[in-house]
Amino acid sequence: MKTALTIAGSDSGGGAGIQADLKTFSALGVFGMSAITAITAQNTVEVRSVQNIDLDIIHDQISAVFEDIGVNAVKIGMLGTSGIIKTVAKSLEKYKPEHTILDPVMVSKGGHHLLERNAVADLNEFLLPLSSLVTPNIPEAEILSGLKIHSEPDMYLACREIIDKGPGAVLIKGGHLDGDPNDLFYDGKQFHLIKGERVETKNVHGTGCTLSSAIAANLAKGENMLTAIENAKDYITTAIAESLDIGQGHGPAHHFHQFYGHVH
Ligand SMILES: Nc1ncnc2c1ncn2[C@@H]1O[C@H](COP(=O)(O)OP(=O)(O)OP(=O)(O)O)[C@@H](O)[C@H]1O
Ligand SMILES: Cc1ncc(COP(=O)(O)O)c(N)n1
Repeated sequence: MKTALTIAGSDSGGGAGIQADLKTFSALGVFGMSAITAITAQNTVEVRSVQNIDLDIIHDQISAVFEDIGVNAVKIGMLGTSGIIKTVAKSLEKYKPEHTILDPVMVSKGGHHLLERNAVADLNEFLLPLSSLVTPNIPEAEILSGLKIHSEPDMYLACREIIDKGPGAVLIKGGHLDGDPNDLFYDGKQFHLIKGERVETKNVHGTGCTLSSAIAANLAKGENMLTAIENAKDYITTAIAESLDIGQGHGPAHHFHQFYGHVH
């Protein structure tokens, strides 16, 4: 069976972070593993508190998994501090996973800063060059590119800026712009607009986590990058269309098991 590792924060509410990632891996038929970088006390409304995990424990979670089980693809989510970013980067340099998908999580839906503001420079310097794909939403793409993004044409310019920081490819998610949520892929050579249809719902907690995990799962199974992204986009669109109206705030995406039977 193929394996995927998420290096991310825990969301006690189960909608984002590690919990969304493992549900996605499972639904797509890959064996999910985790290295937890932070514990957040969170629900559909707010992040109440955050405890970052000690660097040596983060390091050991990653090495334990690589040195015994093996990892076909890595997904990276919330990394709260500069120290955590550097610890994760060192591990990636050592184990050199074939696929690394970086979701540069910065601020939660409710406005809570999940990444220290002054750590963005380290994300750029240490992690972007090690990523096969980086998947910013619009505000994150603005920070990574240094450009304002008001419309789809601006996404093309931001992709060009971000690719210069060294990732294998960029996928800017259009969910935060008005109109249909089209995402823009750029690998330094070609652009592909991955078209979406907007679902009218407030239940979009963890959609970015889910999309990046679905891409990692699909790459782990051997799909090429563009196919992995297109299939992940179908997965997140269904997960949003069928999202759960639980809690008082932004409810979570719904993970459907797409695979039944034996995998070898
Ligand atoms: N209302 C919606 N209907 C359909 N697709 C959507 C909707 N909102 C977002 N998407 C899609 O969901 C995926 C995640 O995009 P989004 O821009 O919400 O990421 P995000 O802000 O990083 O998510 P989060 O921070 O909640 O994890 C993208 O493919 C985006 O186009
Ligand atoms: C642990 C963790 N990781 C990621 C997110 C981002 O998700 P969202 O933007 O939907 O709040 C989150 N809220 N919590």
